[in-house]
Amino acid sequence: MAALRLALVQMAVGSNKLENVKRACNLVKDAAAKGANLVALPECFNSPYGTKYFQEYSEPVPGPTTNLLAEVAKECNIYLVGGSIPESENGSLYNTCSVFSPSGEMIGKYRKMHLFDIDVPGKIRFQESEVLKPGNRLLTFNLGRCKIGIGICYDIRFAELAQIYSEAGCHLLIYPGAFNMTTGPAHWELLQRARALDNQLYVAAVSPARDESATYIAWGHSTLIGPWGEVEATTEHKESTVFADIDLSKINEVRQNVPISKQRRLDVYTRPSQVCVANGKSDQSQRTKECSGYDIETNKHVD
Ligand SMILES: NC(=O)CC(=O)C(=O)O
Repeated sequence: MAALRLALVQMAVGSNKLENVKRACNLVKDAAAKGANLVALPECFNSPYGTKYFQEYSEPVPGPTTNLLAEVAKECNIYLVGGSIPESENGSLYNTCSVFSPSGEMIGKYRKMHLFDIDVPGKIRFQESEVLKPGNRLLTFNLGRCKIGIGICYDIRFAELAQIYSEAGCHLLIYPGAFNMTTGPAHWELLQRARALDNQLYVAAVSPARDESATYIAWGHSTLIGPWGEVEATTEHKESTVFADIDLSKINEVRQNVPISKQRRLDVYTRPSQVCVANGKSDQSQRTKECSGYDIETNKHVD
């Protein structure tokens, strides 16, 4: 058996919270029985996904849902990435992922940092910030030699977060997520491959199964991407569990073959606001060759 066998549980989520949690626990047990030692659940697995549901389904973390997750992690002797649930604390709501060790201890919780606020006219408008607050802390944990970083759904759009995790030594990023029928086909796999390729590590994203009758229809397609940017394991939109082995030697191989982390030109990467002031002079006549193309005074590109 591989040292790290990952299972992504793409589960059906309905309107009954306790039923959702029981279903999640049964699917986790099933994945563990099939050899997984790291199991991940999707975003918002105990509640329908939608701002109108978050208050009603919210609970403290730790609380009733995460207590059941802790029990199942212990019973199955696995690491469990507990998808996400609406969390309430001191009158505020968060979209929160909790992680459990094989002893059933909650080893950390992560609150979605970038809230899903988009408006694609005629397609989808979603404003998590109307009801949720964002988190401000990253979460990593170790499983043997593998360091794992956590993000939630919209967080995957922010390359900086993945890069920080990579620089912190992560080998695998797990994003419980729930893209939709507009952004899913366009961006779901592309973003995972981009984050994996940028950082030469594994990226997993785990979605709820698609429910055509839901107010928010999830795209599904839970996937693991390898450090070469290739799809290593995936599924379509129905309830199913994706299994895949994580092989850390692949990361070393890709990083040796294409050593981008040692080839960065940190000496020339600057933000626009820093361009042209490196020598303390920002006027046109003092523009250096390196900063041609951008004029800080007019905020315009100059040929
Ligand atoms: N649900 C999300 O947080 C993000 C999403 O669906 C998207 O970025 O698209």
